[in-house]
Amino acid sequence: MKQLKETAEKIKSMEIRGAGKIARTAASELRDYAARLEAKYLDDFNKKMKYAAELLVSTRPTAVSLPNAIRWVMRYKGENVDEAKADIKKLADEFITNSENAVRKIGEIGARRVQDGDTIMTHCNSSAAISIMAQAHAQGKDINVIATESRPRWQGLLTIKQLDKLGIDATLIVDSAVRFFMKDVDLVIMGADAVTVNGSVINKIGTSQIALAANESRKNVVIAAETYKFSPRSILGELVEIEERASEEVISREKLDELSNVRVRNPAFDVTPREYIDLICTEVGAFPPEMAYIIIKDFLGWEIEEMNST
Ligand SMILES: O=C(COP(=O)(O)O)[C@H](O)[C@H](O)COP(=O)(O)O
Repeated sequence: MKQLKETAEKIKSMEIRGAGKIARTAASELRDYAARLEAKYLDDFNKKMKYAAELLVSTRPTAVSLPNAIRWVMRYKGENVDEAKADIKKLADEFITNSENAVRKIGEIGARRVQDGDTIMTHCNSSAAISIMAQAHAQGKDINVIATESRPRWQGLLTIKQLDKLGIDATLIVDSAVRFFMKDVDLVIMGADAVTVNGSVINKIGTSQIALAANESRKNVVIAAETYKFSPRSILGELVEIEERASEEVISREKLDELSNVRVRNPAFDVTPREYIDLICTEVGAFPPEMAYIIIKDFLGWEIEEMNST
């Protein structure tokens, strides 16, 4: 229980972050939690697993990869506790391997869209987006990347560190300089926390502004997203919840307390409508956002009835 709570806290506090990593961490925590459980009867075991799943899902509301990963593992079957544990291990390992392979595959598929000499703009820190840049670079394409700081949590610093390690030239800019630099950009590549059935992309706050600036300058916007970032529940008309984080991420409590008429808003994500997205690059191919329904229907393989029952 202690480790389960620690993992949940790490996701909540963003020590573990990024939609793909959050999903893999949740799957591995469910597997390890199941292995540690000492329940004798299946009913008791199932109840405890349900509690763990709910706790992990509640950590961050926006990344659809998180409930998708948990649903994948929680479809376990078994006549007794040992069988259930074995099935959970199989499903969790399967999810983690598929997820890692997907990020690599996205790199291969997405790199075809990158030309030698391209300047790429990216936002936040997305392993799927960086996978495309890494693959293009590995193919010998001379690219350079403009990375935004991504305040208030500065994920851009992680991005430039990773790019530097890969030997890719990078320029760090403040978030408000996006439009200023857009004229130098050939291609925008960003990640996703969720993709809805109508092709909208939910990603780090500021993504929609970048897409808007790219659209104004007629630059292509590519979203790198594994299929498990697509939201099956959006077929039912459910909206993806936008996480709003603490004001202390933006301004210290003492400074805020000095001001009597000021409040801080800190949404962590925003919605980019499909009109501003040219391509969504998944592990099963690159598609225009209009094809999101096909991905959910054909590749996530979840039935409407199943979704309605949870
Ligand atoms: O918006 C973020 C991270 O937000 P946060 O830092 O708040 O988690 C990333 O672009 C997506 O999660 C995709 O990442 P990946 O491609 O690694 O899954």
